[in-house]
Amino acid sequence: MLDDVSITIADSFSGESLFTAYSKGTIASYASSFDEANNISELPVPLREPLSAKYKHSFAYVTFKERVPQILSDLIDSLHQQEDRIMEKYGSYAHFELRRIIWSLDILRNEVLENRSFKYFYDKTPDSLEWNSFIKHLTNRERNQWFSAQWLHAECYLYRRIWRAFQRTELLKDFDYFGQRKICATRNYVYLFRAVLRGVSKLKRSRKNFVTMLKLSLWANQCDLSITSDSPSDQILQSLKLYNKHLLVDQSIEVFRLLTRDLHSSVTPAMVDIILDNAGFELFADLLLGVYLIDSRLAVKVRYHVKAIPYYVSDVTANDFNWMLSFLLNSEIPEFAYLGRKLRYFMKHDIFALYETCKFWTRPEGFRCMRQLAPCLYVQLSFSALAIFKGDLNYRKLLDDINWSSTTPFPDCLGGFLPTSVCALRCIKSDLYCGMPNCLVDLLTLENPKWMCTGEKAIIQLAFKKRP
Ligand SMILES: O=P(O)(O)OC[C@H]1O[C@](O)(CO)[C@@H](O)[C@@H]1O
Repeated sequence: MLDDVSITIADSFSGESLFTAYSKGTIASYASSFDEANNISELPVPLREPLSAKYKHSFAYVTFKERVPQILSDLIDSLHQQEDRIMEKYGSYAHFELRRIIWSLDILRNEVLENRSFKYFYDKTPDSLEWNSFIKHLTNRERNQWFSAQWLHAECYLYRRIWRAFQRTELLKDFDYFGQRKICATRNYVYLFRAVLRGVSKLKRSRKNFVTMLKLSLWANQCDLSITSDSPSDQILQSLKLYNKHLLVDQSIEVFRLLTRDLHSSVTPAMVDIILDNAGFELFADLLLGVYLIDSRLAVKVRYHVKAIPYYVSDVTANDFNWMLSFLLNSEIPEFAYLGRKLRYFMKHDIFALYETCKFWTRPEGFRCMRQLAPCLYVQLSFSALAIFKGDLNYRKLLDDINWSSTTPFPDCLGGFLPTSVCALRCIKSDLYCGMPNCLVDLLTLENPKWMCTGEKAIIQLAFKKRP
């Protein structure tokens, strides 16, 4: 402490007030004592080790040190702002339930900042037992704290804890606490939806147009509310060529070949599964991709997969999916209403399907555990010609959140998860990647050491599965 004060005084001659310099010194000393007390490592994440906040220079550390406390503070603020509307809808007793929820979220926020151990779930929800046996497994391996657990496990546990705070109430069990932000993420982008819809309507079947629709769905992934909130420009279609320089791996042509070859093979007509990520513009782009696949006869059916609970701030739930359909159908904008009628027709005739909500998508494990934990889902995906996984969180689950060598081929990182051919459309928002030359990673890191956490770069990767 004394050393910090002496540094502080020395710094103070650099124009900072003594108090500011002192408080910086105090913060620095607090941070270092936190790191020491919690065995935070200064080393880089070892290769083939899971990402974790126990590594100071990882995005996981920043996530629990800064991002998650902010996400929880923003959620508490949002609940305060919505209180009148919530009481109007659910009754005045909701006031007391909101108090209790906010108190729980505040406790959760402190648990993260103080690196407390994960708590068990004592609610009556169906997956509590599964979660508790998972937490017990982590406890046995001393990986049951925010800054010792695998990043993926801790972050998924966070959103299950938030959901539990609402499940303990009587009135607000079904309240989507991220819902307002997801609705705004649609209503604020109408100009963008309109520009894109004009640009893609009546696209004929061609390799070029397929690639355009796939890349539109990819770049729409930049719009999520837990890390980036800026929307792409309404010139996104025209600028796809400019975005190409940020596309680090592009297997879009192989994806097109897979679908066209599949249509000529003996297997049943092609069905495509899209495992969704964010509501708002990304969901809109994913619906347009599905429409293009059907209209161009690249698929005869598209199934969409959503989250069972409000997740990672902007992930799509069944309510969000249905809200988007009715938003378009009831719009006064003619082209939106036309698209809405088309989507209603597709849903009615099982050309589009909203896959039954499955808890597996909000479990903490990576996708290599699907065969064991959700065998029916694995079998269902195997009936498809292609499963498209959107976004960074799904990518982390495909790779089991392991720090692979950047040159390891994408198929080799899936741990045997290959129910059908798997395509990842991901804007890179976390420090894990694969299937890239070392020199590319070195160059990007030289340009911006944090390049992998901005969502500015992206990949389109494919793991091909030969169908019977
Ligand atoms: O919506 P996406 O693409 O899954 O990305 C959002 C997520 O990316 C991360 O920053 C890293 O996975 C998460 O912490 C964040 O919530």
